Parts: sequence; C-alpha cells; structure tokens
Amino acid sequence: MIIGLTGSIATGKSTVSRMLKEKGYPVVDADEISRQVVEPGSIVLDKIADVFGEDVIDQNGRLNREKLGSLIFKDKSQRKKLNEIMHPAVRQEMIRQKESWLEKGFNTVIMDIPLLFESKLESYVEKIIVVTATPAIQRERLIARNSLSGEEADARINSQLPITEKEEGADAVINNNDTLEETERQLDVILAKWHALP
Ligand SMILES: CC(C)(COP(=O)(O)OP(=O)(O)OC[C@H]1O[C@@H](n2cnc3c(N)ncnc32)[C@H](O)[C@@H]1O)[C@@H](O)C(=O)NCCC(=O)NCCS
Ligand SMILES: Nc1ncnc2c1ncn2[C@@H]1O[C@H](COP(=O)(O)OP(=O)(O)OP(=O)(O)O)[C@@H](O)[C@H]1O
Repeated sequence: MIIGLTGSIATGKSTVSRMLKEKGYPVVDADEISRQVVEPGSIVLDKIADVFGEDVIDQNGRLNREKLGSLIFKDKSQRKKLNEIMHPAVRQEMIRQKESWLEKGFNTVIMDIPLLFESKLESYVEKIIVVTATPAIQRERLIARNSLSGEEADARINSQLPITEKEEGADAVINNNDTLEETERQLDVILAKWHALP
C-alpha cells in the first residue's frame, strides 16, 4: 500500500513521518529530496541561479534557502517559476525511491509530500493521511521553528491550499493539537484499520 502523508506547513508532517520511520516504515520524503536535487553543481541549482540571480547562492556554492524562501513565499509568480524548475526532478526521484522500497519487499511505503494536493499528486498514492492543527497553533509553531515574523508566517501559510480543503480530500485526518502521545495514538488507529504493515 502506498500512503501519502501531507498537511499544511508546520502542522506536524515531519513529526508523524518520524514516528512512522521508528515503526519501521520506509518514507519517501519530498522535502529531503528537494534538498538533494539542489546540491552544489547540480543542473537544478544552475537553473535556479539563472532565474533568481547569483544572490541565492552562498560563497560555498550552496543554495541560500532563507533568501530563496523570502523571494518565493510572498510572490505567486516567483513560486510558480521555482516549482517549474524543481518539481520534475523531485517527482522523478520520489518515484525511483518508492519503486526501490517496493522491490526490497516492503508492503507499505509512506510518501511524505507537503504539496500533494497543490501539485495534484493524488494519483501517486492509494490512501491519504492529512496531519492538521488549528490555524493558531500552526502559526505559533511556524513562527517558533523558523524564527519568522507574523507576516512572514502568514505568507507561507497562504502559499498553500487551506488545511480545511486538504482535510476534505483525506482518507484519514490526524489532529496534532495535543501531545505527541495523542498524535501517535491516532496514527496507530489508522494503520491498524488499514492493515498497513511495514
Ligand atoms: C524555498 C525553499 C528553498 C525554502 O527552504 P526552507 O529550508 O526554508 O524550507 P523547507 O524546504 O524546509 O520547506 C518547508 C515547508 O515549506 C513549504 N513549501 C516549500 N516549498 C513550497 C512551495 N513551492 N510552495 C508552497 N509551500 C512550499 C512546505 O510545507 C515545506 O514542508 C524550499 O522550500 C524549496 O526549495 N522549495 C521548493 C521545492 C518544493 O516545492 N518543496 C515542497 C515539497 S516538493
Ligand atoms: N504535538 C506537538 N506538540 C508540540 N510541538 C509540536 C507538536 N508537533 C509538532 N511540533 C513542533 O511544531 C513544529 C512543526 O512540526 P513539523 O516540523 O513536524 O511540521 P511539518 O508539517 O513537517 O512542517 P513543514 O511543512 O514545514 O515541513 C516543529 O518545531 C515541531 O517540533
């Protein structure tokens, strides 16, 4: 079974993804892959520098993520340009990793894809788990984790579909407003119901 794990920014996908890894499930992580495809010297990074300027590359030839983030989260047309450069490479690698886990004999593969709905990737997976939190908690956690202003946090939140729309498209919803134990309990109920063994 291929399970898609998604949510909105800072609602707790990576937290649930970590729990799944601890339980022995293989996880294909789109955020991690989107870091791999921009390694120094990569074609994708060269294209990003062409389009967004050499300013987004630091002295060591690495992507300055903070700088690029400040350009794309507040501007839809810039975000579209970045997505067009990065997403084909990210998708190709996601599929490669998924196939590789299946070949190794795993029964269930988790695909952690923040933009599953925005990028219309529902067909990549068989079941969808949406990790949600109230807007106030989401905003608070995002500001704390990324040291952002309220305005910057709102721009990032608004760069994605509303979480309520994502919940409607889910096969199961995990409410991550409470303790991690409570979140894990909800996860265990879903996995048992779907008979999803690693
Ligand atoms: C703009 C970048 C450099 C900012 O890096 P930063 O380290 O600050 O953030 P990180 O990569 O950890 O992403 C954090 C979260 O932001 C959200 N996010 C990232 N990119 C996007 C995007 N293009 N549109 C909407 N939300 C996004 C996701 O919820 C993601 O989980 C980076 O997010 C990026 O390369 N984005 C483009 C690739 C992409 O779309 N990634 C999302 C999954 S494929
Ligand atoms: N139940 C919880 N209680 C307290 N803090 C939490 C809880 N769940 C997550 N957090 C914290 O909230 C922040 C956001 O969680 P996490 O990084 O898992 O979100 P995410 O959905 O993966 O975000 P992104 O889309 O940005 O990758 C992190 O700093 C995390 O430690």
